[in-house]
Amino acid sequence: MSPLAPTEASALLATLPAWQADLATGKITRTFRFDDFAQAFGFMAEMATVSERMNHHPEWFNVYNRVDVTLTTHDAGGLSPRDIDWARVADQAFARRAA
Ligand SMILES: C[C@H](O)[C@H](O)[C@H]1CNC2=NC(N)=NC(=O)C2=N1
Repeated sequence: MSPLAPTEASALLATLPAWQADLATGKITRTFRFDDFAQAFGFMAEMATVSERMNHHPEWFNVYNRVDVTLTTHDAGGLSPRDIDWARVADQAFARRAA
């Protein structure tokens, strides 16, 4: 899988304003905050299933109500459409859980 070209990556990232991009390393990050650990872990369980379905897996760190997510495509050596897709699904899952 080849990484996104910088102009394409920038255009797609503009649609994910909650994510911080480091185009030099080809990674995007976002911190999700929940009411408590149960909510945070429920989100992780949902996104674990999504990850298996997409065959695309996050680097993430959880403490209590916080989930820090980093996305990159190891096989591409940078950002790929799979990172963008995963981030979008995560944003939707978070928005639904916060609603
Ligand atoms: C063998 C397997 O399909 C690959 O290693 C997949 C699994 N999940 C993955 N997840 C991420 N984030 N990057 C990858 O390159 C990747 N590759």
